[in-house]
Amino acid sequence: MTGPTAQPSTLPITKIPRTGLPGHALVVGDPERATAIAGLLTDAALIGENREYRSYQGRWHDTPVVVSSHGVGGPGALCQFQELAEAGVHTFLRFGTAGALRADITDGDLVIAEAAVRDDGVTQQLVRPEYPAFATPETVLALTAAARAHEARAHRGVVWTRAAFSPMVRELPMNEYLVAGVIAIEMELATLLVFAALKGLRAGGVLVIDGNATVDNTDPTGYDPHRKVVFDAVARGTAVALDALVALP
Ligand SMILES: O=P(O)(O)O[C@H]1O[C@H](CO)[C@@H](O)[C@H]1O
Ligand SMILES: O=c1cc[nH]c(=O)[nH]1
Repeated sequence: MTGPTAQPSTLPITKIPRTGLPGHALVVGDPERATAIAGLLTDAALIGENREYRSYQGRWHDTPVVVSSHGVGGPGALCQFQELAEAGVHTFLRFGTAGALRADITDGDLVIAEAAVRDDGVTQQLVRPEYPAFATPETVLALTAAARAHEARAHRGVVWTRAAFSPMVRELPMNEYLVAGVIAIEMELATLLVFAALKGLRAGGVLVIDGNATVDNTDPTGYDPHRKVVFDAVARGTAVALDALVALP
C-alpha cells in the first residue's frame, strides 16, 4: 500500500513555486519580453518555465517583483493569473502591445487602460457579461504619473480585448466601438481585470501601440510589430510599467 503522494513544489501550468512569490507582478505576452525585462532587475532569477509561461523574480528599486509571460489570448493568460495569485501575487500590471483605434494615437505611444471591453472569449465563463472589466484606479494614477515622469506620450481610456486577432467572415463592431470612444485593441487585458476584481486583487495595464488596428488588422500581413519605433517604446514603457508597479503599496 502506498500513502498519498507529496504535493509537487511547483504549480502545474506555469511551474512557478506554489507559495512565497512577491506581491507585485508585471505580466507580458511574450516570453522574450519577460527575459528582457528580467535583465533590468537586480538579482533576477528564473523561477519557472513551461509552455508559453516564463517567470522571473528580482527587484526593481529594492521592491521584489515577478515578471512573467502569459502568451497570446485570454484563456491561456487566465491560467497564469490564477497560478500567480495562488503563489502570492496581489497586484498585477499587464505590459503589452496594442493596436490604436484613433488616428492621433500613433506608433510607440502608451495607452493606460481605465477599463476593457470583455470580448476576450473566456471571462464569460467566469461571470455574467454585464459585469464590468475595470482597472483598479490606483493603477491608472500610478501609470499616469510614471508616464509623465518618463516624458512618454500616454493616453488613458477604454481598451477592447478581443479573442480573435483578425476578423474572418463576421464583421467587427468596429464603428460602434470607435463612436463609443474605445482607444486601443489587444487580447488579454479584460481577462486580467475581471479575474482580479473577482478575487479582490489589484490590476491594471499599459500598452505600447504597434500599429493602427482599424487599418492593419483587417489584413494580418499589414501588422508589423517588429519595428524600431515599437522596440524603443517597449524599452521606455518597461520603465514606466515597473516604476508604476512598485509605486503601488
Ligand atoms: O504584446 P503582447 O503582450 O503579447 O500583447 C498583444 O500582442 C499579441 C498579439 O500579437 C497579443 O498577446 C496581444 O494582446
Ligand atoms: O492584439 C493586438 C496587439 C497588438 N496590436 C494589435 O493591433 N492587436
